[in-house]
Amino acid sequence: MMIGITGTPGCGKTAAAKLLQKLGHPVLDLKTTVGPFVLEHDDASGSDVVDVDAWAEAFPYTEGFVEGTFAHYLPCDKIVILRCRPDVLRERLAPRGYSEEKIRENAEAEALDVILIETVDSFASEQIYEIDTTSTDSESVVRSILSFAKGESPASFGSLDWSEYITDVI
Ligand SMILES: Nc1ncnc2c1ncn2[C@@H]1O[C@H](COP(=O)(O)OP(=O)(O)OP(=O)(O)O)[C@@H](O)[C@H]1O
Repeated sequence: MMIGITGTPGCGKTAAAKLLQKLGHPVLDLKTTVGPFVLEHDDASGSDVVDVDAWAEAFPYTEGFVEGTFAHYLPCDKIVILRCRPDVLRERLAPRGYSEEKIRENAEAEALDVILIETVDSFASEQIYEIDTTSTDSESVVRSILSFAKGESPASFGSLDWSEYITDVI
């Protein structure tokens, strides 16, 4: 089974992936696979612009967890979306040395449910599991991911509402 772990940068995908690996689960960091599909480097945001459609089309089905902001573009069997309240996300991103614009863009995307909306567009409800990492440590996040992966926890998403943070971050 291919299980995607997606989410806005800073929501805790890498932290969860490291723990999953420590527990012996195969995890592929999708950042390591996009190289051939980088179209350009955007100096303003400091990010690479990736041809996500071409990347997703060429991506081979992979057993185990696949982790990255683009995971929900892949035909995963199940997809986990990590979420983080936008004000806390800002605090998590600040030490990275990102520009204020890049931090604002990510916090805004999180407040607007951008990745959730994209995921709901591509997956059936029973494939989606959303986890709020705002006040949940990575160990508990990983327990929830594994429980969903094994079919012990049912699909669940759509209970978070961070619309009140939209005015804070725009
Ligand atoms: N569950 C959590 N609780 C508190 N802090 C967390 C949690 N998960 C991650 N963090 C912290 O938040 C920061 C961002 O986490 P992480 O790098 O895992 O995010 P990410 O989603 O992988 O980001 P990117 O997509 O840019 O790789 C790190 O400092 C990490 O230690």
